Amino acid sequence: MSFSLETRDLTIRFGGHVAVDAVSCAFRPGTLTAIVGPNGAGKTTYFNLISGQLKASSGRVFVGGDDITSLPAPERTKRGLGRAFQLTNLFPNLSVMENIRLAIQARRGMGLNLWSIWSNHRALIAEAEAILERIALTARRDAPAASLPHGDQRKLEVGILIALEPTVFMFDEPTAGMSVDEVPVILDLIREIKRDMTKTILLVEHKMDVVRELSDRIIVLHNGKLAADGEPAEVIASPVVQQAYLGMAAEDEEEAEAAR
Ligand SMILES: Nc1ncnc2c1ncn2[C@@H]1O[C@H](COP(=O)(O)OP(=O)(O)OP(=O)(O)O)[C@@H](O)[C@H]1O
Repeated sequence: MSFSLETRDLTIRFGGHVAVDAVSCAFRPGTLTAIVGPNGAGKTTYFNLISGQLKASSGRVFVGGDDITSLPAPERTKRGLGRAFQLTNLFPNLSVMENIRLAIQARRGMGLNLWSIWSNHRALIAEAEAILERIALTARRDAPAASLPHGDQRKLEVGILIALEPTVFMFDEPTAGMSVDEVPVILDLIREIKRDMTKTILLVEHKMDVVRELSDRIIVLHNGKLAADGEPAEVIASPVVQQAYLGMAAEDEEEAEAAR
C-alpha cells in the first residue's frame, strides 16, 4: 500500500537551534498516528513543516507520492492536507452554517461563481446540514461563529475540516481547553473519520489516555528527533516515553519512598 504522506530528513533550524532534526516518517491511509513528546520537542513545528506554515531548512515532504516541499500552504491544502488550527480557520462574523457552506464551496472550487453556487444550492445546503448533524451544531446553525462557546467553536472547526474532505487530517491538541463533557464529541468525530480507510490522521496530543485509545501507531519526538516509532503499547512502554511522561511520577514515588 502506498503512503499518503511522507517526510524525508525533514529539518528546520532557528538560528543555531534545530527544532526538527532529519525526521523521516511515512504514513498510510486508514491509520491514526499520535505524535507525542515533551514540551518543545518539535511536534507543532513538524506539523508546520508538513502543512507549509514553515519552510524546511532541508528535507522533503511528499503527499500521495508527489514532492510538495516547494508548495505554499494553500496549494498543500488543495493536495489534500487538512489541518485544524486553533480556531483560526473560522470566519467569526459568519454563521455556523455559512462557515461550513464556504468550506464546501472552496472544496468544490466554486469560488464566487454565482451561477455555479445557485445551481448547486440545494445540494450544498443538504451537504452542509449533514455536516452540522455530525458535529452536533444543527441547533446553532444561524449563530455567528464568534458567539459560540469554545467547545462549539472547536467542533465547528472540525466540521470545516470534514467539509474540505482532505486525505490527511492533522489535529494539534484538538481537545485543549475543552470541558470534560465536550471532549467526547470531538473524540467521536475523530473516531468517525478514522473509520474511513482512505483517510490518514495525525494527532498531536498530550493526554496519554486519548493517545492510547485512538492511535494505531505512536511516534515520539525528542529534541526535534524521531526517538521512537511503533505500536502504541510498545512505544508507551519504551524508556523515552516512560521518562518523558512518567519520569516525574517515578521521581515523586522515589522521594515518597525515601521519606517513609
Ligand atoms: N518560529 C520559531 N522561531 C524560533 N524558535 C522556534 C519557532 N517555532 C518553534 N521554535 C522552537 O522550536 C522548538 C520546538 O517547538 P514546538 O512548538 O514545535 O514544540 P512542541 O513539541 O509542539 O511543544 P508543546 O508540546 O509545548 O506545544 C522549541 O524550542 C521552540 O521554542
